Amino acid sequence: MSVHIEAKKDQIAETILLPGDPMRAKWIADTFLKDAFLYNDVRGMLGFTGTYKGKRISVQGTGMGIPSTLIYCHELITEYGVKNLIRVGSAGSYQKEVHIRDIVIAMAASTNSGLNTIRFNGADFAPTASFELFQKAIEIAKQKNIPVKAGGILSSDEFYADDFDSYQKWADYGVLCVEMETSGLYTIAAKHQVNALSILTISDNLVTKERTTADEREQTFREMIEIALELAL
Ligand SMILES: O=P(O)(O)O[C@H]1O[C@H](CO)[C@@H](O)[C@H]1O
Ligand SMILES: O=c1cc[nH]c(=O)[nH]1
Repeated sequence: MSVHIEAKKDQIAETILLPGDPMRAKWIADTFLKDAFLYNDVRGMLGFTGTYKGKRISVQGTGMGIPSTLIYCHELITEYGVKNLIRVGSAGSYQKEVHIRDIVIAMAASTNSGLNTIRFNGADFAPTASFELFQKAIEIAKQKNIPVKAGGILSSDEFYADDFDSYQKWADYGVLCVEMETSGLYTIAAKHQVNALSILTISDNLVTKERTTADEREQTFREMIEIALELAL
């Protein structure tokens, strides 16, 4: 048992899927995992372990934003020995050609969070995906005939920016989309020399103002989860 996770030491698998939304964790466990059991409901941040195609795998909600996500990732890595952390999240597109329902695999994550300037005394650190997981995810997507886009993303500390158009600067530099966790995830994975990858589904587009419906989100989230689960095998 750690501060925020009530699982016993051996109840969490080496590979874990990390949605922000704990109810998405439940949906993943109910839909894809066999013999899944709940190992955590402290603060309602649900965590499950089960099997997928015979392989033990866990799924844990992280909450929204870098601080919440780092609490769970830190405890999962240092107290439960988790080695492969795969975020499965939603994101807002910054580019006209990155459409709703598209899947984006984050190669690197810029941020406006103070996390790394604090850690590195004012200098920047470049949080990047595990090459091994990234390469495997691209192969899996190809085999499954699921189109994906890959590139840089932004992990923002705010969902509602004061100046809506401030996203344009990131867009000009080729950043594909915005979410709120990956930069923290890639940083903590680097610190502990474990593997991390973020697979995201575009839920809305800031340029065209398109949005997915709940049904559409479920359909495309399914493809993102399938890629993530195959990564565990
Ligand atoms: O869908 P999830 O994984 O929660 O991710 C995105 O959605 C939340 C904002 O609505 C933030 O956590 C953002 O990163
Ligand atoms: O626009 C969006 C959509 C999902 N997640 C975010 O952080 N922003």
